[in-house]
Amino acid sequence: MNVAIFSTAEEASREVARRIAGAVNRRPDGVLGLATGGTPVKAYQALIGMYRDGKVDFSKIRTFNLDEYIGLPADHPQSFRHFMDQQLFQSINVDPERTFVPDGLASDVAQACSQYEAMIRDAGGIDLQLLGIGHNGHIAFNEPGSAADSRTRQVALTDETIENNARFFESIDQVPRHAITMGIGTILEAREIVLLALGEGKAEAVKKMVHGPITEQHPASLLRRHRNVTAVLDAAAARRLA
Ligand SMILES: O=P(O)(O)OC[C@H]1O[C@](O)(CO)[C@@H](O)[C@@H]1O
Repeated sequence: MNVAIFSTAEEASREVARRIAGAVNRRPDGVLGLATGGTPVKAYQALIGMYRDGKVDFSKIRTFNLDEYIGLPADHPQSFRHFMDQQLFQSINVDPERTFVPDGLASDVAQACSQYEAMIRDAGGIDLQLLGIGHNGHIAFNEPGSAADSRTRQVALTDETIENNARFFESIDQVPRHAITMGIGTILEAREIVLLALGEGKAEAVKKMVHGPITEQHPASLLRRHRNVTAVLDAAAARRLA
C-alpha cells in the first residue's frame, strides 16, 4: 500500500482530484468507481474546478458508485444517488445515463446486486476506485466481518455506522438499517484504488489499515492485498502512523 500524506484536507483532496482526472485523461471512455460520505466532498469540488478549467472531459466516462441505502428513493435528500447528482454529476459533463448507483428500491435486491456486478463486468471493470474509510475500518458498507471475496449484496449496517451517519438525517430513527454495497472482492478487482481519509477521527482506523493485521475484522486492511492502492491522507488522519 502506498501512503501519501498532505498537510491539509484541501491538499489531500486536490491530490485525489488530480488522480481521478489523470485516470480519465489516460482512458477517456473508462470506468470510475465513486464514493459518498463527508470525505470526498472537497475532492469532488476540486474535480469540478479542473473540469471548468478544461483539464478533464467526462463525456465518455462511465461511473459506478459503491453503495446505496435500502428504502430511500433516488430523490431522497440522503440517498447516495442524490448526493452524487448534487456534489458532482450536475456540475460536470458526465452523461447521466452512464452513471450508476445501486437501486435502493429494487423489488428483488439479490437480482439487482448480481445485475450491478454484471454491468461493471460488461463495462470492462473499474479503472480507478475511490474509497473512504469508516471509523470501524469499513470500506463502502462492508462492515467488520465481511468476507474478503464478498460481492455486491444487501448488508445490515452496524449500530456504530448508523450513529455516525445519523448526522446527515433529522434523527437517528430515519437512518436506514440496510444497504446495498459492492463487495470487498468487487472493490479489489479495480485496477487502481485510491482511499481518502481526512481528520483525526480516522487516525486509528488508518493506523490499523496500514500497520495492523490483514483481517476481515478491519476490512480496509484487506486493501494491502491489492497491487495498486494509495491511501491519500491529511496530516491529522496520518498522525498515528509509524
Ligand atoms: O466520509 P465519511 O462520511 O466519514 O464516511 C466514511 C465511509 O462511510 C461511508 O459513507 C458509508 O458509511 C462510506 O461510503 C465512506 O467511505
